[in-house]
Amino acid sequence: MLFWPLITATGVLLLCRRLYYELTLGAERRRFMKQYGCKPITKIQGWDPIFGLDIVISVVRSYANNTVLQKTARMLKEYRNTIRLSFSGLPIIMTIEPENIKYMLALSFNDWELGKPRRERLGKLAGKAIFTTDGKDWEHSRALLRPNFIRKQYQDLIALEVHVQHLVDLIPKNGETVDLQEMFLRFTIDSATELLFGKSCESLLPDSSTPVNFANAFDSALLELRNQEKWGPLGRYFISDKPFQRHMKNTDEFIYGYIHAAIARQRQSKLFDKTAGERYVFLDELAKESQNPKVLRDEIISVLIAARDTTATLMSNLWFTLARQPEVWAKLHAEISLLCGEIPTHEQLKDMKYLRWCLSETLRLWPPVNFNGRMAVRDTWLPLGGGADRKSPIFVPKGQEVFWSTYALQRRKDIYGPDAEEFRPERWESIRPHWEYIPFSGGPRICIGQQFALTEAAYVTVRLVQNFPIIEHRDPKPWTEHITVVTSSKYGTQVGLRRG
Ligand code: HEM
Repeated sequence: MLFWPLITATGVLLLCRRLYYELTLGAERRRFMKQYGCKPITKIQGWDPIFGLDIVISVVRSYANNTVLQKTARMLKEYRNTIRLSFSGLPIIMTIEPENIKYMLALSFNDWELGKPRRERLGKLAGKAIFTTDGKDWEHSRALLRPNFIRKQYQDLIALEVHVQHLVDLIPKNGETVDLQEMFLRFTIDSATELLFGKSCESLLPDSSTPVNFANAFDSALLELRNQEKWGPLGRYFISDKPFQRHMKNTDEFIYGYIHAAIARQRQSKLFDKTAGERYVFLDELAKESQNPKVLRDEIISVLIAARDTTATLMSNLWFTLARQPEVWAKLHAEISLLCGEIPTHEQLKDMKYLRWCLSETLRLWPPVNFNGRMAVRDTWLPLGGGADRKSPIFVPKGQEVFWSTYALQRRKDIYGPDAEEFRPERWESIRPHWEYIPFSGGPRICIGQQFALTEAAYVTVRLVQNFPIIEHRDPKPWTEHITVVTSSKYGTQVGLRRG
């Protein structure tokens, strides 16, 4: 009996709500759109336009087939660079227009933040620190970390050389197959812990089970997070959080060991390791500002994620390619031979043009951070993507998430030419891209460790080429994506190296 009156009352309520919206916020938004010349943005219409379950299924399948990057790039090309879609009930805009990205990251920086979804997703791993905060909290984190990256010591090549020696010792000299990706991950955790804690965890040394266990726990935690993320907001309802928590506990145990030691040092006011020639210890510097173990843990783990996987991925992808492109290897080898086997200085590294091109080209084709995004904190707009020709501005309501795929952007043929998918370092002789090339992001939140990463990758490459002038690839499979917080090579970098 109550059914029809209830339905009618609900209908009237919804109508009133709509009318109220049209007369207030709706009217204001129409004025805004008119003012900025915004035109509608194309929406992907699948069989579930409301919750986007069709998209969720397609994404989960792409994860299973390791084709997320390619499929996203294809979709963005098909829809001409900017689209709207619903993913697990979440309305999303995706764009690979450099102008839009520049607008979000730099020109209208204050209209955007990382957003609650990212805070929640990444916050599980990194807590409250530079990767998960906005506004004053982020400014505080950035100010805390920044000085450590402008100090000369972080580019200490002698410190890197110690780890290079361990790496060289571990690589078979007789051409036996070795997975360089795994080695580089160990290398970067050793150099990152040295930078952060003042003492490397030395995972490249034989009998190094603790750091290797830590690294495995860290990797497993990242993987669990990825497994939840691929389902979008739905993931939290049916993917258990327990394995993630277990791996995080093991990771934290390792990190807290260093943190408590740093706090104890701070309390005893023995901040500087004078014997090491006034070398700064990142964690000790942070401990001057805060002696709250959780605060230190969050900042440290953020930098650890940022420093380890990204740089290891850059080096692995470069070596993956070097093993397959003998002509590139030959040119790089020739450039490095000019050092006559000497250890390079900073200046010499900077002058190695072909090496720099190789690194830029690797970061273009395989950017370690593939997906990134921001959320609008107020009603705003983006310059491109509206209308049939996608050349008009688009309206972005408050709370809307906008994502970009760096992989798809940096492979656009209309920007990089018909050979955009090819690894051709020489292209860097003539191109000076701006917002079309953003492996380190841009604007005020640009990667803080860019120079550290490039120096490290360049140095390790030079030293390995000097030690192993002969390389063979040992894996017929093409490069295949493996997505966690960064995107690496699923089957690693299987090569054989020889001393010649
Ligand atoms: C090839 C290596 C690297 C790549 C491709 C890379 C890429 C990026 C990207 C794309 C961002 C921006 C993330 C965003 O917009 O949300 C970022 C931020 C950041 N990176 Fe890197 N990164 C690399 C190496 C490093 C290293 C070695 C460190 C530290 C030692 C580092 C520390 C950071 C930090 C702290 C941030 C946060 C900056 C902020 O939000 O203010 N990165 N990185």
